[in-house]
Amino acid sequence: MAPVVHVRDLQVGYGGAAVCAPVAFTLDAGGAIALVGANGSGKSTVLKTVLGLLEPVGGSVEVLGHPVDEREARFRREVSSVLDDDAYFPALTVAEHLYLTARGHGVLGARDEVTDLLDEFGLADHARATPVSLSSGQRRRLLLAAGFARPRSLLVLDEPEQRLDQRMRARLADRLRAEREAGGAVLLATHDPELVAAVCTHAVHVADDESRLLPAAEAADRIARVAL
Ligand SMILES: Nc1ncnc2c1ncn2[C@@H]1O[C@H](COP(=O)(O)OP(=O)(O)OP(=O)(O)O)[C@@H](O)[C@H]1O
Repeated sequence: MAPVVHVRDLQVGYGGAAVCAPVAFTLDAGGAIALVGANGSGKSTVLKTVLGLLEPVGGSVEVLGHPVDEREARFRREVSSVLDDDAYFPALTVAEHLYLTARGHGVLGARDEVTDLLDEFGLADHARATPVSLSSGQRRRLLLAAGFARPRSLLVLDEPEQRLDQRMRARLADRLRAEREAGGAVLLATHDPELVAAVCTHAVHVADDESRLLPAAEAADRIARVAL
């Protein structure tokens, strides 16, 4: 079976200029890889390239055995992503957002799924609120919940810990472990050593000079010691 993500000598950047050293990794079903590194090192740029939002400057990315094309229905069916942006519909309530996402991806029993996600992400009391009336952390919970509201083989998250309180971070880690146990694959960029240690098998240290694959425990330890 093809890996979920196979990245070979991938150079990422803008206008043909690479922002970091080439990265290489293989992510299999049931696995989780963290991209770690300093601010501005290129983690989000790698994620956007894996998602087909940016062309590689060099090297290659395959998702589920195919070159990435985010316009293809097959790709969009398999890949759920939550990037670091406030992408929501201002006129829809929290529950409507989740319902629309689930139904749009053909989830049967979408209402029950939405009820579960509202509970899990601590949004039940805000189900009828529109995003503008939420706190920034609650909006982040909504976007994360939407990432889980649809079927997927690959979940891509950019700094999912941002603006979450400690309890929600722990819940997110549990959710991501469950994702792996159910055979899903997770690729995330993060600065949170606890998330790396709790969820990931490996980490890719994204950097200017050399991007390296590390065991997750070592990466978490080095982030905690501010050595990455
Ligand atoms: N749209 C863009 N056009 C040109 N350069 C960009 C663009 N977006 C980001 N960059 C640059 O690319 C480099 C990598 O940015 P990126 O957002 O990938 O870093 P990051 O590792 O995700 O950082 P952080 O930890 O701060 O989120 C930075 O130098 C940034 O200034």
